[in-house]
Amino acid sequence: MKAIGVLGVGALTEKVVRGLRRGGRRAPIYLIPHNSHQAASLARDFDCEILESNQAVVEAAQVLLLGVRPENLKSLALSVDLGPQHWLVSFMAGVSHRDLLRLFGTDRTIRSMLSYAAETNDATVVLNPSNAKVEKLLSSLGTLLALEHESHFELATVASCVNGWFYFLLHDLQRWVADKGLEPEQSRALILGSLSDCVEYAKANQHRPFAEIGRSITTAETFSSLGLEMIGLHQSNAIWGAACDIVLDALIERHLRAD
Ligand SMILES: O=C(O)[C@@H]1CCC=N1
Repeated sequence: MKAIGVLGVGALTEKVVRGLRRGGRRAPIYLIPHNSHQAASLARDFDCEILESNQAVVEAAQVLLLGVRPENLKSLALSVDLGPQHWLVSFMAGVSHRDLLRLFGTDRTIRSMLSYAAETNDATVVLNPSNAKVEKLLSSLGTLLALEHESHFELATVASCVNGWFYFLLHDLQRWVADKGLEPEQSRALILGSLSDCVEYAKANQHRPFAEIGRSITTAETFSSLGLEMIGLHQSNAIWGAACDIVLDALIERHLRAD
């Protein structure tokens, strides 16, 4: 059983640890000393151990999960010395393999991106590149998607941001329904059901393009086509594309700045 070291308990690595434990992983998990309440709660409730130094964690583990805040990356890298036995799995958005090599002196690096759903073992777990050992470790967190090109991996980071934006869309729609008089739990169930029905149906019809399913629903004179026309008039889809563009540009800019 390979011991896991968590270099920084951030929003994503915390969910990963919870998901690993929920998924049945019993190997030791070590955390770097950190004053965060997340680290304390992982130690208390998820059988993790906070060690006395960053290097102690590196020495105790073979797989290292990296998830510090960007401003703390350099100082963390300076505080540890990785060996040939380590695999460094980075959840840092926009930090390239080349950056990791420069910072940590190892090319045994895997980049991963996922969402909060890792906590409930239901995430899309994107890896770059594919790696059998790391895939085995993270497989309990959800569905694996290995991408061979790092430039493609940045699109997974954008998709992870889209995941965050969906919550605001859900919020706005739930509030609209609640304002019309439905109880909050009922409006939540209604709007969540609307989205999850769409996801489930699309998953069960892999061969059908999304737009084709949508068009088959919003045929002429339907109520759904009436609303779709309004969405089109406001160019709402173009706004989502623009949001993705700005994130991708920032990720590419981050790479260029690091050069
Ligand atoms: O927003 C962020 O920076 C991270 C990366 C992808 C999702 N969350």
